[in-house]
Amino acid sequence: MNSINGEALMQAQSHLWNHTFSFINSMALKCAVELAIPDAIHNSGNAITLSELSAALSIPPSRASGLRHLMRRLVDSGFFAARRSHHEKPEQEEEEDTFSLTTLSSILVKEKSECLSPFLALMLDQTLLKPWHSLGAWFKGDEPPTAFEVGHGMRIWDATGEWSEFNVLMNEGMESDANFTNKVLIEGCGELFRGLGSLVDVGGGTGSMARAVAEAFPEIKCTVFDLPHVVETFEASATVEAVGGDFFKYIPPADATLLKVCTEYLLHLFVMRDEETS
Ligand SMILES: C[S@@+](CC[C@H](N)C(=O)[O-])C[C@H]1O[C@@H](n2cnc3c(N)ncnc32)[C@H](O)[C@@H]1O
Repeated sequence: MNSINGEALMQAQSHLWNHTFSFINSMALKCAVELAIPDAIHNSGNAITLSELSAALSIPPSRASGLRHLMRRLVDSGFFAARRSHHEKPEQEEEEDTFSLTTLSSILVKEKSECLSPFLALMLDQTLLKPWHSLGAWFKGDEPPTAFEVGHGMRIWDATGEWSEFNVLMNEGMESDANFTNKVLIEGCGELFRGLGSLVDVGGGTGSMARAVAEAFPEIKCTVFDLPHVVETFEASATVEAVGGDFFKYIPPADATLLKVCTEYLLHLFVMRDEETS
């Protein structure tokens, strides 16, 4: 023990603390989205003081200092910008921080088409965090095949079928992610779609990607293929139709197949059964 350098030990502890408490960054961001702080700043004309923000969010005075800490943390991590401003009203402190959006928080404003708040809300929801707490247990046994099942006792896509709130959270989260990447895919890789007569988006969720492809390339007949409980609320149009089913059993034929997934799902939590992937 004596041979261990004290400074190295302190650095090791600080590194450990950084990793131990890094969840606070995620949770602070989740809280900001839950409270709709990006929207409040946006609605203020992109400049809001702490007291104005407290009022806009109906935060009780007893929690005002908590809001200040939250905002400071989110300023430190680049989600908001802050500048000191003077107050003219005599009853208020002379100086107060005025907060504005940065590029990072501008993609969390709900009225914007490229808003990623629903994706963040999904990924940091307790239902998807619980499997991470089950990862150790998952490594210890051969069954069940995914950490989601260890945590919840059922498979993720059965859970979306059983739990309607989780289904909505999942569909809205994935749709916001798809809306965000649609533009890049179609504008940046448009040549992939040229010449196609038909396309099937496998596991296409609520059809955001298929609708964007059909809009950009009206000559392509697009099909969204997903589980029946996902497509049952789907609004079909002249160029996009929805088919419900299980992609392990059948995929509707088309000139091209699109499969967009979140790879982290597959790697860490929702590893498919060997017999399903073979
Ligand atoms: C990670 S989400 C991706 C959604 C969409 N492609 C996107 O990127 O926004 C995976 C989708 O696959 C669907 N899915 C999962 N298992 C399926 C199966 N066996 N057959 C058909 N669809 C399935 C889910 O309902 C979900 O909509």
